[in-house]
Amino acid sequence: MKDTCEGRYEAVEIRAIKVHGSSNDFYLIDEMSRELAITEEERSALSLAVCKRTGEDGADGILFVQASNTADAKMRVFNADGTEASMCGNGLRCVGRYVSEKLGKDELIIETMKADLAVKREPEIYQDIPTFRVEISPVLKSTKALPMNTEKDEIIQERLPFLDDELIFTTLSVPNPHLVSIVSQEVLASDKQEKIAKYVNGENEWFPDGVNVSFINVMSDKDIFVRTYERGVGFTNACGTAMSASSLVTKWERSLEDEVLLNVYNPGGMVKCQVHDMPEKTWIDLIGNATYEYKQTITVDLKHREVQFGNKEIHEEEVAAYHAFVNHVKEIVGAI
Ligand SMILES: N[C@@H](CCC[C@H](N)C(=O)O)C(=O)O
Repeated sequence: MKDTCEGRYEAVEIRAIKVHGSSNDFYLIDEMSRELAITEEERSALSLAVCKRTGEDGADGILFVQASNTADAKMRVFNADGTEASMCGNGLRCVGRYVSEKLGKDELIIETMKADLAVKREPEIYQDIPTFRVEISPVLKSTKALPMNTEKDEIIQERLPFLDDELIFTTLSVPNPHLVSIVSQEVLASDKQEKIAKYVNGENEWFPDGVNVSFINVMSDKDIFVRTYERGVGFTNACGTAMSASSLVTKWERSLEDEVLLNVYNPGGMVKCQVHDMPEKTWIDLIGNATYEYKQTITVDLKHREVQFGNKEIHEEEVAAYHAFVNHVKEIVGAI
């Protein structure tokens, strides 16, 4: 895919694994084993081209797995719109599994843009579901970290009349940016979230880099439902960092214990979030599936944005196990 002579590009051939965490799906590309000779701009163009949803193909993003000088491996995540994000909770579980199997280790450290994070294989969340626990950290309350253009240092459970007259919002960086609100089922069913999310992720004076927007519906002191409109993607089945931030906000709002373990339901399944809200440090452990859907070779001509998806080598048993889990989750949610 190098620009070999004026305006002529060779197509790049990528070996990818289609993975998902709570049905938030990604192409995982291993650059530790096989060099991907592309520039930074091409990484962005690659994400735009490959993630575009056409029929069964496309994804919410790309996870690049690279060698690291400080950890077992490094994860870089690109959104479907070609922007790079600092973190991805659902993606980190999948990268964790991949590196764990590659190195034969059940406990790992994975380098991400802003922190080296702990990853650990966990007992299965449901029958035959490979399950991983990942550290979501650092947690930053400062609006500067987001960034958000406001004179306030923090927005914790506050009204933001420029967004809505009634809803109460919290902003957090974990460390990618999140705007969350606890809402009723009625508000969840309305178009408020989409309107707010589109506003803060378009040209606007408040959030210059955009922000992930989540609505939380609290079902009990142990169970919450979270739906997220992701920056750089749109509504996704789930967002791991958003579910982590939402768990912390729920803990504050309901005055739950400092290390509360919550079941977090989402449109693509369910995870568990263990909050650690200690005087010296706050972080969240995100625990959930790391599922391989299929392996595939993808050929991309970046200049013309032409993509050819090869045959899928499907991980039938894993896909079936995840479907069974989702059916089980639906039954629980109906019963709560
Ligand atoms: N889906 C991810 C978050 C991906 C990045 C996000 N869209 C951003 O731009 O911050 C997750 O599981 O955390």
